[in-house]
Amino acid sequence: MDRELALELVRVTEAAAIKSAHWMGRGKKNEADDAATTAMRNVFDTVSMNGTVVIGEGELDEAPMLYIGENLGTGDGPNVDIAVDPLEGTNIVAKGHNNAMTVIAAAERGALLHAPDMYMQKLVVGEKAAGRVHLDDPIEKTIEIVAEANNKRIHDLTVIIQERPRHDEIVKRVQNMGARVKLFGDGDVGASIATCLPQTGIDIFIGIGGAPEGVISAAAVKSLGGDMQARLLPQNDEERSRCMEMGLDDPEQLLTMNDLVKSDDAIFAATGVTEGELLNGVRFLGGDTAETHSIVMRSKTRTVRFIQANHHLDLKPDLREES
Ligand SMILES: O=P(O)(O)OC[C@H]1O[C@](O)(COP(=O)(O)O)[C@@H](O)[C@@H]1O
Repeated sequence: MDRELALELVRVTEAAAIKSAHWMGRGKKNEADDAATTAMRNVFDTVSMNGTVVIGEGELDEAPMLYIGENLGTGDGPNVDIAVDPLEGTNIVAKGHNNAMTVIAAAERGALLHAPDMYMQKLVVGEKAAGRVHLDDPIEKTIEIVAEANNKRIHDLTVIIQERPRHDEIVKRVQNMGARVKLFGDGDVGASIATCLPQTGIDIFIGIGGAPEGVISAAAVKSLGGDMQARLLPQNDEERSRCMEMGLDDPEQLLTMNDLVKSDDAIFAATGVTEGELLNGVRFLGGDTAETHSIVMRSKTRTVRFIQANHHLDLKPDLREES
């Protein structure tokens, strides 16, 4: 894939972030999501690529845009599969909490797992523990392995877990081991990425979250040299047959990093919507200007770029708040 595509994708996440940030703290998660989706779709139209959505806002009959199978881009560039989460953390934006982002992953055609919108069990660790953990190991064993790999005492090890009743037992087991638990409300893409950035102090991500978010996270984790394993959790026969339609003969098979993202050439881009640990949120600075903070990375070179941009909304009226 062209390296220029990485920067083009940041233009897409920036536009979505600015539009959804206008909805921060207004208690309207659907409006925030729609604003991000529409902005993403509009900017994608200007990108030189022949893209196809493989993870998006739903099937054709469920979503008016960024639906699975939709073609994106001008059609005259590289053939790429696109996975989008126009707003990762719709509730976060509605409530004005931290860590909402707009996110995209892209890879050569056929390289991203076509994950249906269902739950997925996930385990993510950073580079030092990569190749040493297994999703089916008891959490106690994983903690010991990662503590050794990251050269930390178990007491200093931090496991990040989404605050949901389904995770109550694993939280207790981590705490009983003497390790630390960091609970988060929403946004498991950012939480997964945190394991790969030593400055966050996060060592392990474990738990059940959305499958689409899992594939997008995998593109980022691969670019950062970390490791991820996952398993889809179909709840009924209908969900099982959806997995099979999407090409998975065994819906409950263990998915390794290379099953989630087959290619060594994947791009991940994200822009902060609300303030966060990884990225600052959109800041409206007055005078019709907005500041954005984004991250973009490519698994081929493993270059990670943080991009701060100032936008003159008088020159980009599409990104202004609708009145
Ligand atoms: O809220 P649930 O059903 O536990 O789902 C977990 C999923 O929800 C999120 O926290 C937020 O998703 P939305 O942005 O779609 O609301 C994801 O990061 C996570 O994968």
